[in-house]
Amino acid sequence: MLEIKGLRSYYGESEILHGIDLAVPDGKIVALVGRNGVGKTTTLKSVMGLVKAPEGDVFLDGVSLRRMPPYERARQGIGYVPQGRDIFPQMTVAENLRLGLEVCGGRKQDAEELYELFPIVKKFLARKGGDLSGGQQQQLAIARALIARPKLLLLDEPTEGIQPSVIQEIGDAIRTINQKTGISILLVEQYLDFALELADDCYVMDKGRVVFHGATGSSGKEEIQQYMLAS
Ligand SMILES: Nc1ncnc2c1ncn2[C@@H]1O[C@H](COP(=O)(O)OP(=O)(O)OP(=O)(O)O)[C@@H](O)[C@H]1O
Repeated sequence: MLEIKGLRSYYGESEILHGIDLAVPDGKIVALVGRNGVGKTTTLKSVMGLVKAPEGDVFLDGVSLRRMPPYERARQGIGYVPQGRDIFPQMTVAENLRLGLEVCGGRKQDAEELYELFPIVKKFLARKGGDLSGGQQQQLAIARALIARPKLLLLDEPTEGIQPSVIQEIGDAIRTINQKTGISILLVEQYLDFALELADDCYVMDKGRVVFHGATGSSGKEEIQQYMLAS
């Protein structure tokens, strides 16, 4: 599904990613964890083509995305839910949702299926995006990415700034999306327990490099926790 090979990314002259290799197999949830500032968001932005990455490549189903601009990568089937969610506060929920169709390349998710996953989105269709709570905005942002029926979903810290009671709901929705539609997910998270509970596989980053990769089963979990403490 997704393969990142030898990726080096830059902001201006500063090299931020020093050769990342990472894979998201078909239908799997893969977590990318690590402390603040290690390069997790930069990795997702590089997959979307939003950051200069002159070396290495990203493949989606074997197709190189290297020369594609961000909108073309989205059309290939990548849904991106950025950190902070990027909901337009003055637009209604329905308008925010429709924006997701701009990149659909002809594919479209059945709206009723989306509403089933996120009833709150249906309930508040006429409300301004800015009037929703953080958790509701997160659900809208995920729904907006799903409306174009992507093959791969990139989620950047979906639990950030969200009440503990809503975090569980978001986790359930992510699991349901993965199980029902078979969509592959690359999940960036600071909240380690949340990430490990959902993911099949985990990568730990430190200072622009992958320092650990393994399955999230019980032994893997301990090892990942140790890497997080040490990094
Ligand atoms: N627009 C930018 N211009 C210059 N440097 C940047 C920019 N965005 C991020 N950086 C730097 O790149 C490095 C990696 O940042 P990145 O946001 O990818 O980390 P992260 O692991 O996602 O952390 P966080 O959890 O805080 O989002 C950091 O040192 C950060 O200061």
